[in-house]
Amino acid sequence: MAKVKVYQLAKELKISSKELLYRLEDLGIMVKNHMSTLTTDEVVKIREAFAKIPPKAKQKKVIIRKKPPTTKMPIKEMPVTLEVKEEKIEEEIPSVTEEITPVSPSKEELVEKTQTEEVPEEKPKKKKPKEEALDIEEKKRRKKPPLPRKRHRQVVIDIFEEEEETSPVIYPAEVIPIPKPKPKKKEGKPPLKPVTAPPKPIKRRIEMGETITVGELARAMGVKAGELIKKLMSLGVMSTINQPLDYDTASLVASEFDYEVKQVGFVEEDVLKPIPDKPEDLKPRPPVVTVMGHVDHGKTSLLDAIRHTNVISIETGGITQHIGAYYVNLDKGNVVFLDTPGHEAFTAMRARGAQVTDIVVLVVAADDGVMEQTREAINHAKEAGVPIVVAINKIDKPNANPEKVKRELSKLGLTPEEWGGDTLYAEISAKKRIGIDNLLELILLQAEMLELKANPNKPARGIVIEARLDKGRGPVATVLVKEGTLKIGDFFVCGLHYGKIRAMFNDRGESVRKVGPSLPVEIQGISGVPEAGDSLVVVKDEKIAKEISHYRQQKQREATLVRAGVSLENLYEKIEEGEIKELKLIIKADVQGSVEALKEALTKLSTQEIKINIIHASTGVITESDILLASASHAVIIGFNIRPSAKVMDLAEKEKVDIRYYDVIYQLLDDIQASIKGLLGPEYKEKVIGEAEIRQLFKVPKVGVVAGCYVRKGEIKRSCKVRILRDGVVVYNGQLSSLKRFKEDVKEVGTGYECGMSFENFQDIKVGDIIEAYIVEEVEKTIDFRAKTQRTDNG
Ligand SMILES: Nc1nc2c(ncn2[C@@H]2O[C@H](COP(=O)(O)OP(=O)(O)OP(=O)(O)O)[C@@H](O)[C@H]2O)c(=O)[nH]1
Repeated sequence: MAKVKVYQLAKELKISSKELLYRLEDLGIMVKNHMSTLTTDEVVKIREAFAKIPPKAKQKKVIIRKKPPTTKMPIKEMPVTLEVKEEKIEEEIPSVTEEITPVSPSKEELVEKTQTEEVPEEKPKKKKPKEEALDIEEKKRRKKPPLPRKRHRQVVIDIFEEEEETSPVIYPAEVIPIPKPKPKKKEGKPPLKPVTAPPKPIKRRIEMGETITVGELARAMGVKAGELIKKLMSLGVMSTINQPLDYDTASLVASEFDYEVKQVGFVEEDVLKPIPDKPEDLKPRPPVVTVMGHVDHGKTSLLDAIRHTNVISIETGGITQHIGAYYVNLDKGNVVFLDTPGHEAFTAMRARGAQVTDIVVLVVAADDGVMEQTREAINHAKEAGVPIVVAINKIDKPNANPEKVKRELSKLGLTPEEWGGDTLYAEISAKKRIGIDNLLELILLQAEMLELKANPNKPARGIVIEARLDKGRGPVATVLVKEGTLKIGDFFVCGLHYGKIRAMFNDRGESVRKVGPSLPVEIQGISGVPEAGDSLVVVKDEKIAKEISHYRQQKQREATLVRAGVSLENLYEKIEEGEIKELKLIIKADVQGSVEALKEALTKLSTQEIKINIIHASTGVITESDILLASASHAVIIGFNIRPSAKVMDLAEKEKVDIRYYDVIYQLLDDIQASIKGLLGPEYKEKVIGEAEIRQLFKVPKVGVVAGCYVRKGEIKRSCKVRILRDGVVVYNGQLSSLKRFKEDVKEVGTGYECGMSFENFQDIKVGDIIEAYIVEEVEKTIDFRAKTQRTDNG
């Protein structure tokens, strides 16, 4: 017997191929489609089955399987059409109905039937002969789109079949019907002419930007996220539903589901490219001021005094609220003050690449003069290239000596105008509100010289001053608009997050709809809490905002701390690459004598290729502020007989700041010289393994003083070296002479345990001292290798 294809047999049986395909499934005959060939046995089986079954039953079966996309018809109309059908069935089906229609129609199916079968001509035609009735059914079916199955897919996917006869019909996005996803039973319309070539596979494509999250990819492919995560795991990628995948990973895992991934190019810089302004578009903008100064010199008092001289806010009776910055209206212009005094916030922002401050107001108490943090503030401002206006405060005090302050500051490069310099000075009393107006005028004068301008007529860009998670409102951030105008409804990217401006409030707590350059405003509608110093950029739509945010999050993960800090080890490389021309150092030492000696000796090391620039030098422990200054300025910190606290060390690690510790000056000089020449190759490096605190002292006869300690971190080993720190200063560096627990000698003591320690040749210990245990490890001579390579290259 000649080979029979499904469609041929369907023709012979006078039913559609599709109907036959359904029947074949019931008969347990698995075929691919209407073009599939049937074996002789199968044909016989089918013919027999069809001979047994009255045609009416076949029709009913088909009707029950229909599932139109939507069900809008009310259920109560159901019986009418159903009756019609039942009539037909009774007429033509004898007794075998149950056998071949095992599933009684559900309500849903009946309603669906009602909808699909409700064609006006239907009733009059019900008495036609059965074949004709079948034909009508068939024609109707052909007119209709392929019947939808269980799932709808998202529009992002391109599904295209390359078979002529299945060219897709356009449907509204919500109701795109998908062919039944059983590969063996792919539907097709009955063929008009026999085609012999097998159908080409369906190509399914997903478009992605720089990244796509696991959840998004799963949704786009119509698979469960869990399934995708499992698959990723089998590929060695541990992921969560919100994890962004890069193109390579996404395409690899998608191919496992027979999907293709296409990357639609996107470069953050292109999308966020600043729009250059024409000179005529630039309008004057208020200056942004940060108040700095030594502890207790009156920064907070000054900010309060200014806020209260702000007549407008008092007149309007507005409630001033802390949003990180406030705005002062003056006759001659306006000034914006950043509400967080001190240089730490200032430098922290700068470390993140954001410079919002135009002018620094340096507060110096007239009775106290220049102090440690006064110098520090000057250095921070100088490094940032921000002009300083000096406010000599507390002039109301009887022992106030403004002239002395001026002299001290002149030595630091801040010479007053009256002495031939260019620094503006105001003498004030923040407490008694004396001279505040004069100070504000001087600020405006300084601003005038700076010619601060911005274009208000473009999409806004700003900097986050403060951000937090508000219990009721979600993430909120105070943003200082740098240029353009920020409006309600704007879509934006902000640091790693994105959003749409839902609401904005000014420093008086008033709701505002738009904000221009230099103005601070608290915004709502961000997807997460950004960090101070993050930029906010308004973009065209949410899609772009989201995409950039995902891209940044991915990049941040990748970057995991690979920040381009300068270290003595990479210094030579950076000089060679032309990346740096000077080595910036921050010196912290235990005594002023060392500070001076180090400054002098180090400055002399400058060569033609590289200048040694000591941007800050002082006595005292290494602070967070030092780390931030180093990070913002790409400086290396030198700790001379000084150690930072664990918190500061963590920050240094996070900010990738290189801290070098020395207790012998020539060693430091040797290292700097070697690093300049690219010859620095420390063979040994210290590794801190534990930290303990002295909580009690015991005098033990013959042994001396024993420290009762509590191990706070890591472990202390009998064999390790130890350093004793008192207020961050190294008071001892040597070896343990004993390590005991309950009078027993032990080899090591772990975190959370108490122990007794004594030190070789050292008894001058105190309660509160910190013991840092460390080992000296051999490290790979990467620098030597590089130096050798260099020499080889040269010769
Ligand atoms: N007599 C006098 N006292 C002042 C003046 N300004 C501030 N003070 C006092 O100086 C002390 C410190 O003032 P703050 O404004 O807290 O100083 P600060 O610089 O903000 O201090 P920190 O926040 O600790 O860095 C307070 O007791 C103030 O009352 C002033 O003009 N005259």
